[in-house]
Amino acid sequence: MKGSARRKLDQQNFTEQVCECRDNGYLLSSRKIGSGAFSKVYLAYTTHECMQHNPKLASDLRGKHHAMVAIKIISTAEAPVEFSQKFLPCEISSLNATYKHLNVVQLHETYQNSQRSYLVLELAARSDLLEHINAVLDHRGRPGLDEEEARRVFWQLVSAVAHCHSSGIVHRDLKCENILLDDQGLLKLTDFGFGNRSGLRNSPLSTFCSSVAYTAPEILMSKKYNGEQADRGIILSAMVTRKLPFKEHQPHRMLHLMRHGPTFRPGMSPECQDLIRGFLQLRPRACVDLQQVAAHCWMLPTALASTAAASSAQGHSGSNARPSRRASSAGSASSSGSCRPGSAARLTSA
Ligand SMILES: Nc1ncnc2c1ncn2[C@@H]1O[C@H](COP(=O)(O)OP(=O)(O)OP(=O)(O)O)[C@@H](O)[C@H]1O
Repeated sequence: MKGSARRKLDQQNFTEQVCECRDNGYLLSSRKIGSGAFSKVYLAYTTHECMQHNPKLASDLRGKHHAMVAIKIISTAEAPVEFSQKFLPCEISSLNATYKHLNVVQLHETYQNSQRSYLVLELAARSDLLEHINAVLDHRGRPGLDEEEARRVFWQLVSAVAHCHSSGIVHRDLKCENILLDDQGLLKLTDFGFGNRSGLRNSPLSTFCSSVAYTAPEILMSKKYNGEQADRGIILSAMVTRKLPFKEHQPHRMLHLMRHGPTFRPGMSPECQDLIRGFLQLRPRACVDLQQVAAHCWMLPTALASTAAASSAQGHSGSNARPSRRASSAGSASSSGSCRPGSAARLTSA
């Protein structure tokens, strides 16, 4: 199709979408905030009437001090049947199952016709995590977030993934592009197209999801895998270094690199290195699980860590349920043995 004909068709489609959104109580703006393989995401506004007739939406937006939402429009008429009949329903059911957590993007409502499906989503207006990491390089000239900020963001990710798992959902496509930040800097996990309900402990999965560079080794080895264990990602490494630890497109070369283990930039704390190593174990059972991540010494904020270290030095057991000891910054966290039992330190030194 010629450029001018394409533009005319796009304009006609957009006009139809504006009307369909208006019929459902939303004012679609022309500001496109993202796009996927078969979708476009626009900024939109909820109307007063829509809020009045939709108590769930009104409750979701309460406290946000704005009426903005993100509307993801999927052209089901153009998308492959597998996408419309498998991945889209998975995405919707995963979002419904994980409603409602501060760090998981909220699905307010859906509507559809024979041409399109509309997902009305909580707006995460700032950027995705990849853009944020790249912006840090541009503004501060440093590759990666500082560890304090990385810890704050990573806590939210751990909390979001733990919530998904406890709701019976595995994400299976954890990567920086699927982690959004809202205007308050809150993390919002999104894109549940590979979300799966049956991926819990007793029913191994076999579908290859995600991108090679983010993929768990057991999936690269084409083995059946446990969806919860595979949801570990290597996002922490990307956050603090602005690089993926192993950048390869070929699964067998990725495995080769993984066997040799990651190298770290100078200046990264040993605790952080230890936690990253804990994620990058070849055997899934040797990898840190979410509870171990939450209890890892690196996850403890610096201020709390020094208090805990002081009270530990004085022989107090400490009342906080969080980790009570922290590795000294001098040695390796693993070799110092100063992480809690069961933390990555124990696993990696095993
Ligand atoms: N709730 C939201 N708030 C703000 N921006 C969003 C939101 N949801 C999606 N986006 C933007 O739209 C882009 C595409 O969305 P999403 O990843 O959900 O679509 P997709 O069709 O599943 O994409 P892909 O084909 O890459 O898997 C995102 O990368 C993001 O930039």
